[in-house]
Amino acid sequence: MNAAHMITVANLSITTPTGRVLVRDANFGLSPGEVVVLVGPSGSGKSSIINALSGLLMADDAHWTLAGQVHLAGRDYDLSREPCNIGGLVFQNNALFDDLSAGANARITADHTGKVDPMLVDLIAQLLHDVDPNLPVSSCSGGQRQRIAIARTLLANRDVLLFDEPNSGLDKVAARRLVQLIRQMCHQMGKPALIVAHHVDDLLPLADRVFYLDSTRRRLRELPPDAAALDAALVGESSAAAEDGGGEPVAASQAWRIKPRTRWRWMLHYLAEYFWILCASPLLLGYVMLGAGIVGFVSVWFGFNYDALGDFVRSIVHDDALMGIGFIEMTVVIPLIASLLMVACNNAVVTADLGNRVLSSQFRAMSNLGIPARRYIYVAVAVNMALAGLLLTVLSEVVASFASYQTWRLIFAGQPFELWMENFYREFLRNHHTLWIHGGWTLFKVIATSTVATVTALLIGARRKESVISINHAIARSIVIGASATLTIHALVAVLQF
Ligand SMILES: Nc1ncnc2c1ncn2[C@@H]1O[C@H](COP(=O)(O)OP(=O)(O)OP(=O)(O)O)[C@@H](O)[C@H]1O
Repeated sequence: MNAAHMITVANLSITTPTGRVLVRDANFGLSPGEVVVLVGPSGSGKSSIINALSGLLMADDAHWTLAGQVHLAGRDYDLSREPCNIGGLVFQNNALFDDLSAGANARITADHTGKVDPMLVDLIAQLLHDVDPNLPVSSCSGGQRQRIAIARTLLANRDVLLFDEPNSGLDKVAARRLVQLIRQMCHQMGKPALIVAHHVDDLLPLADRVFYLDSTRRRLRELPPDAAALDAALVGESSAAAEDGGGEPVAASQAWRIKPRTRWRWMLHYLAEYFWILCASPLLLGYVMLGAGIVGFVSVWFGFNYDALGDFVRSIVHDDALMGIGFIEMTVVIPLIASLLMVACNNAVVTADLGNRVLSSQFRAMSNLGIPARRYIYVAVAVNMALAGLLLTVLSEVVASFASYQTWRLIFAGQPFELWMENFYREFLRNHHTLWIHGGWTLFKVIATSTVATVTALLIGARRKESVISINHAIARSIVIGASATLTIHALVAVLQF
């Protein structure tokens, strides 16, 4: 370490949650603009070191033990006590937010960073000159996705750029072009980059220094970059690559000139996104309406046709029977069916959505970029689940009433609508007090159900996920617990209500 280092790390030790020491008393420094490659055997702890510098290890669900000090621009971090998020991390799988467009992936970071340096805006416009910002990230090529991830990390404006195996899956030329790009960015911004890599042949010629993590001794030591044999052959190709990528930006780059906007727009964005998914998706509406229609039909059809009274007595008890069917349908059966169908569908959607975000490191990326992702998504889910409970119950009552009326007309052809109306809603029409009491209970059970289902889906969905299979199990658990809670709440409230 020397005085020119802008960041110094002293006595860094990392122990995994299972008690394995990965590195002990590592000391190193990083100077402005330099590119440092970190190598070592698989599983030695390279990613853990960059996760420690980006504040992600301490935020991990599992309990890691860290020790050491980081010194940066007059500030000291004691890693055993506080997270140190000085590094912006480009994840190996890019961890792009796949529900946002390419441009929105960058904008959401810019909007959570504060003032964006105009030099950085130019740099990003060049970097993404061939990417249409309106394109979904899933439609971008692998290289474009990687550059979007880099641009997003640049916008977070951290003091050091961290890359986790950025060249994995790239061919020789693309890998060299990427390191050259990283090098150029570091020079322009005066920030160091620490790159974790397995395949270093392409990186060594452009690296300023190399750190080796010795997994036997758990020590970090500096090696001379052994680029001598590679340099001559690589310089020609990489300068060709630089020429290739350094042309005039095309028209799309104008759209990448990011103007900061208020963070509230992101809260509204997530509220609108989840409103569509949880309250207004045609599939959800169609299935809830089908359920309500069937209940409306069944209760009237079987209520009148399968009694022991016979045609004559049925017409005598008609008014009271219709009143009873209408009252139970509106206060008990329809709120239960609407809640149950809503919870089964939405708990699956929310759990799958969060599980995917956890598995693909999207939450970790957002936290590294300073985006309060959990706050946005949890609030958006909670508000829209409550709204879905209310809207779908009201919609179901309308549909069930319509189905009940049509069924009643089939049985009692020629009877006036007013007769049905007067009796079906008699309990509510004749006594406004009843309307308020039972309306209040219905509101209570719908909101209680939505709240419990939301908490269930968020807790299960946001837990650590090891694989797609664990997401599938989480979805099943979330539906079963959410539906059971719904049945229990409605049953308990029915006992209190009557
Ligand atoms: N949550 C965890 N609990 C226990 N051990 C863990 C946990 N996460 C990672 N490890 C272990 O920590 C060690 C270091 O992991 P890390 O990802 O830092 O290694 P790496 O050097 O980057 O490996 P690779 O080069 O293969 O990506 C590994 O042996 C890994 O199994």
